[in-house]
Amino acid sequence: MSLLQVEDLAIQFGGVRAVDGVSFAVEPGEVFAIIGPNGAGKSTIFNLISRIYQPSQGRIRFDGRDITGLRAHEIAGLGIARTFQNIELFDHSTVLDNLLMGRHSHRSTNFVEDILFLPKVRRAERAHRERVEQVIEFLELEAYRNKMIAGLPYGVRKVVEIGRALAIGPRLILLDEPASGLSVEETREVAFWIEDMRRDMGLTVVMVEHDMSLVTRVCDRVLAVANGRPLALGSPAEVQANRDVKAAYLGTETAA
Ligand SMILES: Nc1ncnc2c1ncn2[C@@H]1O[C@H](COP(=O)(O)OP(=O)(O)OP(=O)(O)O)[C@@H](O)[C@H]1O
Repeated sequence: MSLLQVEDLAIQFGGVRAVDGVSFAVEPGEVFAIIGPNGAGKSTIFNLISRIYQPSQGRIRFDGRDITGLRAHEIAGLGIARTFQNIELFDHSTVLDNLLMGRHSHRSTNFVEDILFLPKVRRAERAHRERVEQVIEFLELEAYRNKMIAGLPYGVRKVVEIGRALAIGPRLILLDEPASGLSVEETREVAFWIEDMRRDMGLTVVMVEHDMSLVTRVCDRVLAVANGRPLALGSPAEVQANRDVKAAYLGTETAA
């Protein structure tokens, strides 16, 4: 069974059909990319899956369960995490605290239990810290653990943003332009993290990305969209060779 199923999704803003009849399915352990020119509807598809927007039409299923009616905070608990193109970290907190805050959705204790610091609370706290330490080790962030986000280079902040998503222990991670603003070397590093996430953590990855070198290197399949509509679905090579995809990029940018 597919881990994520998107069926005939649509949403419009005023007169703009930002997403218009998009369907795709992502298999467990797959690395899947959504590509398309600027304004194609890629981020909107992510916002629909992560339940920030409500579709006017269509269904989203995760692990067979219809999640179309769920709220954004509920899907993290099911095992769907995401990163944001504009990095959504707390600048004046440390890397460690940002990752611990990423665990917030996993709170299994209530306010009274927290005040009394019951054994259950201590156990939950230990589990949060263990997971966060695993993520710090996995992403090689030890040197930055106690550093404020504000003082970190952009490339490191991008990695911490991935770490914040990994901290919840997801099964599916949605990466919104993980390579944007990164150097060639940093992009290569992101490719390693994505390959490791799949291999070592058994994660399924869906990313929106403009950098075709990253897409070609790590993705099994690619969905190309333009004007909110699906254009082509297949291997990176198949999609790049597709005539409609080439035409959609003409005059904007090159899918190469
Ligand atoms: N909240 C919103 N209100 C109004 N229009 C929106 C909103 N979000 C997106 N749109 C419009 O929907 C269309 C698709 O936008 P979207 O951000 O999903 O494209 P994109 O493919 O992610 O673009 P980019 O590659 O530039 O990030 C655009 O025309 C955009 O202006």
